Amino acid sequence: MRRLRVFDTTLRDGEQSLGITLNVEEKLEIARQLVLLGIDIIEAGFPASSPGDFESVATIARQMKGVAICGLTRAVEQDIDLCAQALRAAEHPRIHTGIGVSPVHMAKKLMLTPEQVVERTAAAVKYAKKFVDDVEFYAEDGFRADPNFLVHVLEAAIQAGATVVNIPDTVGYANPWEYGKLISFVKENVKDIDQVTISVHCHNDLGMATANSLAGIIAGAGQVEGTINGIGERAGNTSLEEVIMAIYTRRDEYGIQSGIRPKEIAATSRLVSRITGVPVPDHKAIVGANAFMHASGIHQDGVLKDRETYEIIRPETIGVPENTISLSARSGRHALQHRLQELGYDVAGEELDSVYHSFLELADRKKEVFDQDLYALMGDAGAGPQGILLQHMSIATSGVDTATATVTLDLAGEVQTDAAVANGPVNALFSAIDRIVGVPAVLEDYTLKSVTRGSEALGDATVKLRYPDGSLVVGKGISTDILEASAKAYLNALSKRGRGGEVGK
Ligand SMILES: CC(=O)SCCNC(=O)CCNC(=O)[C@H](O)C(C)(C)COP(=O)(O)OP(=O)(O)OC[C@H]1O[C@@H](n2cnc3c(N)ncnc32)[C@H](O)[C@@H]1OP(=O)(O)O
Ligand SMILES: CC(C)C(=O)C(=O)O
Repeated sequence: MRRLRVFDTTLRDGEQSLGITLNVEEKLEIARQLVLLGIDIIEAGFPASSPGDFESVATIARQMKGVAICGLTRAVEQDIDLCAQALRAAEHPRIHTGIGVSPVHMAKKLMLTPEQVVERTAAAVKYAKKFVDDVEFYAEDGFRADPNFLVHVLEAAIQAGATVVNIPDTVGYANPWEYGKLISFVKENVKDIDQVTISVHCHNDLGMATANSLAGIIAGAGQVEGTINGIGERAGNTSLEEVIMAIYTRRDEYGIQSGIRPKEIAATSRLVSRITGVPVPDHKAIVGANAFMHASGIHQDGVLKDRETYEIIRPETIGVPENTISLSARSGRHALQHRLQELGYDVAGEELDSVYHSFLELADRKKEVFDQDLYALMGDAGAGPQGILLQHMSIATSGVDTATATVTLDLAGEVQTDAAVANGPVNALFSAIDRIVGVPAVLEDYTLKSVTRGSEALGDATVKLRYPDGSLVVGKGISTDILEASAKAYLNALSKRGRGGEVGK
């Protein structure tokens, strides 16, 4: 079977999604999970873009073993210098450098002639090779390039020492049959192409990123790039979980295997969603909450008779186990720990006690605690012990458009109460918290969704705060009371930075 390398760019292209900025700790947590998932190459960031991203790449390079760590650069020496510096401690460092190759990118963005672009290609790859053996070259907007010119650029990159050549559909313009044809054309016409790996990197502007990536793989690409949950610039990237499961589910037809452990897919998806604050749509392929649910009678009847009637993937394959235990306020630590283990969480000792305490609080308000509740609970439990604690809150609404909130917070042992009036209960709540904590950030986004169904469902609130230094902090909170969930999310975001707004560890 042919081996496909899986290149994850959740921490680079995924982070280019509007509204996401990840700090070092958040990137590290995702990187650890990507290693468990079996990713071959982690693109950890763009070191030249900010000191924070430099630090993230350097930290991941230092700490992650058994996986290649990659940084992105322009075909610019200063970018490559910084990238090489950030990757210095990596076990397997890779520099990913490149330049736009389509007529519009060359003429309108770079203001370079095609020959100048070829020169910059060769120079950048040669320069990167001074620092690392493994250099990947990206031909940005390669799908919209003149194919003959693309051949010329790729030959220059290979001659200069590139080990991987990436042919992105940067703007998601390709159809699968066209993209596959382009990869075949490259394979047939680029000199020494057999000495390097061809990589595919597709965007989802027309909803075809997965199909295009698969077409490129069938045509001979040895590496696929993408992100978890398909997050990324504009309409996003190829969803790696979709490509992986397409190849896995139809492995006899594809004849391709990857080093991915499918059982880690669900946990990875949840982690990325929790940390980035980008929800996974319920109907999303593979990782959506409904992906394995059967709603209508004819389907339910079929599945009860034989799962294969309507199921092409067993949920357990991607780490969503079948549920046999019903959890309620009468359940003990063993049952909770067992279920959490089945869901991929290893909790014991004091951590189990703390989670059990939150579980009982929830179970007292709900008849049954479902898996989605537990996922939310584990996200909430991860808020960290040094957070600002909500001791008490009360809301009074007077008339249609004003509300008064009174809040009592425990700031590391210092208990303070204050109140605020605003044009709605959530605004009043956040204003009362602001009065106590002195928040230097601006509320950029607030969303509330229900975790499970029914009137007892948990409210899952996400808050995004923009700090004066431009950084964005995401906070999550859950509760059966939606106002309490909102307050918890706001406090969770605040607890990630100090009271004065300094970056927390
Ligand atoms: C398709 C992709 O996803 S590419 C990756 C996108 N990622 C990012 O942009 C990361 C975040 N970006 C940044 O932090 C900043 O844009 C930086 C640090 C990279 C550059 O910042 P600045 O130096 O202020 O330049 P700015 O972003 O305004 O403009 C980009 C410049 O790079 C040039 N450029 C763009 N791509 C490339 C490239 N691959 N190689 C060489 N030059 C390039 C542009 O032509 C422009 O040059 P000009 O200033 O001579 O007109
Ligand atoms: C930088 C490259 C790989 C990219 O993200 C794109 O072209 O979409």
